[in-house]
Amino acid sequence: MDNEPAPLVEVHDSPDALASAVAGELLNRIADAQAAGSVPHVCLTGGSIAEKIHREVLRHAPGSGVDWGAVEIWFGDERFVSADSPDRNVGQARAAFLDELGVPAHRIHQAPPTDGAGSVDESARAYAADVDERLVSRGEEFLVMILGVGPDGHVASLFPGFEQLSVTDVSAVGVSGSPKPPPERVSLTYPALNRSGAVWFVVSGEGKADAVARALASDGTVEDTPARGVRGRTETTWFLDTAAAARV
Ligand SMILES: O=C(O)[C@H](O)[C@@H](O)[C@H](O)[C@H](O)COP(=O)(O)O
Repeated sequence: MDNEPAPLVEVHDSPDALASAVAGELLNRIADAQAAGSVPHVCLTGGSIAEKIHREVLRHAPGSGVDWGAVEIWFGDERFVSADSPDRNVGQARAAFLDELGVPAHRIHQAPPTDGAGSVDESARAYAADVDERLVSRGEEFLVMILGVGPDGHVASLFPGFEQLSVTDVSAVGVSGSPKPPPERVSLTYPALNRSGAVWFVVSGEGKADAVARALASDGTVEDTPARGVRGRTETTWFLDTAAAARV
């Protein structure tokens, strides 16, 4: 990973300013990719700042030039709960902007919920197969991988000290006993997360300042701070508010 470009750090005055900046940049990237003739793959994250970003995407969408029928939407992780649970990342994203913008269901890729898979591992296998068929087998990559970061430095559902950090032979993996509820989740693995042109970490709040500092430090381990294990092939950007940037 030492030939990847150094991470960029962009600090905004507030969570709202952070969300607006990320949303605007995302719209530009999607529109540019479509203008160049591709159907871009965009990987969203769960979490609270993501909700703000999604609503800003909806607000800024008019005039962006994005064709919402020609974007493939993915999730870095998903909670293994029922399809109608408010905890589903896909449900939150559909409510916040995907449905309103008319993104067709076949363009929205999700790890099956409990009413669609017999176990979290079965759900992970199904999601991994989707990633492998739609990206890996075609030599494609995520245009943008958006990742929230936990106070412990986790990204997606890759948590410090968990065995899933070392899983590299599949694109997605089941996680049980998550320290962040709900306990069962499906997460993209590092090979899938790193199959990205641009990786954007989106982080807000003083509770994340230590994790951000650990992630950006010159030394440290992926085991302790999983965010350290993800880099974009051409870009890695940390979108922070001033509180999350306090120790950078
Ligand atoms: O499904 C999830 O829970 C997320 O994908 C998770 O990785 C999240 O992005 C971080 O925990 C940050 O969440 P907050 O932004 O809410 O702190």
